[in-house]
Amino acid sequence: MTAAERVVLRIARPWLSRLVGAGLLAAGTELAGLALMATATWLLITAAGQPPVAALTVAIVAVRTLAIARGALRYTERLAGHDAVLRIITEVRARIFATLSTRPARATDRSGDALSRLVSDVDAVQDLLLRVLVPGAAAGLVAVLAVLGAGLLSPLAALPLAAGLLLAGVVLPWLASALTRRTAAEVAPLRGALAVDAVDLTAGAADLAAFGATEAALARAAGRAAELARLERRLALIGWAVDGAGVLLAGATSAAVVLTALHAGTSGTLVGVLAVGTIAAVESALALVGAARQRTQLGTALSRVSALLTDPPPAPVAGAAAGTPGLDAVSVTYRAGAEPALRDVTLRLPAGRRVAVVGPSGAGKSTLLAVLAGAVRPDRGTVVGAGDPHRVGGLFADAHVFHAPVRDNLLLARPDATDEDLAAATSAAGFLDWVRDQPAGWETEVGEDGGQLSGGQRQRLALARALLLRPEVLVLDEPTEGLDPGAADAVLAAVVAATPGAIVLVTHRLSGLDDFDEILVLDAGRVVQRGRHADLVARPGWYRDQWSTQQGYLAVAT
Ligand SMILES: Nc1ncnc2c1ncn2[C@@H]1O[C@H](COP(=O)(O)OP(=O)(O)OP(=O)(O)O)[C@@H](O)[C@H]1O
Repeated sequence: MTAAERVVLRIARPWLSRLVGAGLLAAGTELAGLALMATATWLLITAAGQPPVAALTVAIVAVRTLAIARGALRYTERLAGHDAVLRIITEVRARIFATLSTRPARATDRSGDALSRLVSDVDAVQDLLLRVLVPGAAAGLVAVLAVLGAGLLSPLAALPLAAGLLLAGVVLPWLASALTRRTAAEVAPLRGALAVDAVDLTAGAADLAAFGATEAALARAAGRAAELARLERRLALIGWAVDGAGVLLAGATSAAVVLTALHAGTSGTLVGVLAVGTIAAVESALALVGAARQRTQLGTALSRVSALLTDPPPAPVAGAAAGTPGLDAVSVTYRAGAEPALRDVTLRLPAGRRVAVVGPSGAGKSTLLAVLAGAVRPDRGTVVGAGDPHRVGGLFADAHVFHAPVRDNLLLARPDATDEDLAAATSAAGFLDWVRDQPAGWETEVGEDGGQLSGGQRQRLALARALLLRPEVLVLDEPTEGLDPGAADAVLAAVVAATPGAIVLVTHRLSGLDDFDEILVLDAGRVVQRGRHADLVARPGWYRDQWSTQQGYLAVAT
């Protein structure tokens, strides 16, 4: 058993009894099928000798009962198996989602890939349980019972049956997975890459078209799709050959059993029963070939799932639960060997404190917010308040707007918000008038990722949602991006007025910061200047230069 499979089984433990129940029902189904074949064969052969009907009654009733039992058992097995597995994968999905949403976004994580993990890799967990473990265990049990049963009819004939079952249930599955392992390992990453292509081609369609890159991107995706098809054809071919070998094996085992039984002097009727029973038993053991094939195909997806499931949760940050929120001597490095994105940053955020974080592009502003919110773990230093959206939360870069009415988008932040709460937050974000102008009001649909809104409206909606959260520390990454300068100043002033807690504002615009308690100027992850607006414009440095540049633009613009 691989490490990834152990991880899945550990998660499945609370539902193990349900899974075992499903396995026993599956074994019962197979056994009922096997017994049905054997009894029906006995019935046919015996009936040919035209005995009194009374001699056949038991067998006739048995055939009917077994036929009905097989159907009933199959149905309950499917029901029990799916019930257990759906519960397990709900848990797996929840854990993967929790891991993906809390750990630092790494440079290698592409949204399409993460999505494909959630969807297709979790299906792999389902397949492992439903198509590998449950039928595999059932087939093993049936094989043992079939050999015992055959042994009762003809002890010697049980030997070739055991050999045939061993070949069908152990050697052939091993061969099938050995032949497909390499190809199967290439398939899963290729599917992941294709999922990323699909996301790029749809979400990035407008940009690809604007740069004339649609053809090339389509060709790349088509190339990958063709490669995937080639690999899957190869897997299908191997599967076909192995299936053929299985059929031959069933026939050969049956012949060997018949010859041995005849040689041992077993009665003709029982030899017939053994012949048909052997074919049924080998066929049921051949289910292990399918299970093994599935298992190799699942390997890569399962190890990706288990990598996510065993990803250690962000280390509990010292004092995260209590104390004034803030950072103490925090440093962050995203990749080994890269320059730190934050170096030794300290920031206290008692209620009511207004802090702005400014600096050139790439200085580490968004990283500072991400550390505060607990989305990125610092290498050094302590963070207080991280990881609890009600302590530190707000508007982050690229906030997602959901394909839902305005009201649902807002209630995400505060499910019990009243209409007055909604109105207050949207009003501060400068979005209330727009909502009131819509015929559907709060029920107005905003389209996929807010596609039916203008950039500014989308931003105001995301901002209103952040305000509704009312965390201890409201973080705002470029809240007025996309608004014209006049509107930006008005919205910022309204937001500050409407927020009783602390505010950490990341912004490129330096206007409207006069009343802020502290402004941090970051450069290459370091705090190079800090103070109030009036102090900073009086001192030479990035802030004063930037301030005069922006004032100059304003002078030209007005
Ligand atoms: N997920 C990430 N993985 C690796 N490096 C990252 C990641 N996010 C940011 N960085 C790097 O960290 C540094 C700081 O980035 P950050 O986004 O915090 O800057 P910023 O000041 O917010 O920039 P901007 O004003 O352009 O938004 C940059 O050099 C950036 O390349």
